[in-house]
Amino acid sequence: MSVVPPGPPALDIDDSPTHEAPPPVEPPAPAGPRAGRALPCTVVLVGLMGAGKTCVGRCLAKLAGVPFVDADAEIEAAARLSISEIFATYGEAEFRATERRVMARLLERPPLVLAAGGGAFMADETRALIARRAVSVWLRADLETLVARTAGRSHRPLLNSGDARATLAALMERRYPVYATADVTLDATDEPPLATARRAFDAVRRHLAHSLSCPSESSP
Ligand SMILES: Nc1ncnc2c1ncn2[C@@H]1O[C@H](COP(=O)(O)OP(=O)(O)O)[C@@H](O)[C@H]1O
Ligand SMILES: O=C(O)C1=C[C@@H](OP(=O)(O)O)[C@@H](O)[C@H](O)C1
Ligand SMILES: [Mg+2]
Repeated sequence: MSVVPPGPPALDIDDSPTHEAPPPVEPPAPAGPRAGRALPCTVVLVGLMGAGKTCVGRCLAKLAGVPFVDADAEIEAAARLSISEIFATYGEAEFRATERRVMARLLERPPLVLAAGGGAFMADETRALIARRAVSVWLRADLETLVARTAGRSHRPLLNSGDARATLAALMERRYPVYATADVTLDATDEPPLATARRAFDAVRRHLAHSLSCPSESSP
């Protein structure tokens, strides 16, 4: 009789939304059919580690007058563990399962700017939900930019062992064709994050103006 070795334990997360930030004070309402709504649906920033999702996302939320949520921070708050601790104790598969669950919950909330973790958009289920309920923006960065921006930081477990440059290059190969399916693609440059956020805001508004309706309005 073969004995199946026990896998890592399942991660127990607090699914209550109590750790979420309260909505900000409403900005002045714009005139027109979208009056009172600074952004009609959630914007999800996707891209590799170091692309600037968290940093640019925070600026974009201020510009758009909606809350900012970082998916990794939500996962950490729900698990009461850092991303590195989750990887070390429970393994990557359990992290990914938690990430899918947290993303689904965040995508049910009223419009916000959501900085996804770099791997979130690779899950079919999450990508399908984003397509239905949000506008996705890929912050596309070259390898040099990603290496420079992630160097010397230890909070990304995938880059903590081996050659970070080689890991990022391999991830680019695997993930860029999938990130390329996002609604909007923006190149990450050396400009200040606020300038990238302004470009993102303009591109999202253009995208919404050209699509028939906001995804969150056309599907339940
Ligand atoms: N123009 C820029 N846009 C975004 N991030 C920048 C820029 N220049 C430098 N950075 C730095 O690069 C890092 C990007 O990290 P972060 O926003 O956490 O990326 P991600 O969430 O995509 O992994 C931050 O330390 C940020 O300060
Ligand atoms: O690309 C990935 O698989 C990951 C990206 C990280 O988020 P950032 O992209 O915000 O660094 C974090 O979710 C985790 O370390 C795994
Ligand atoms: Mg981030």
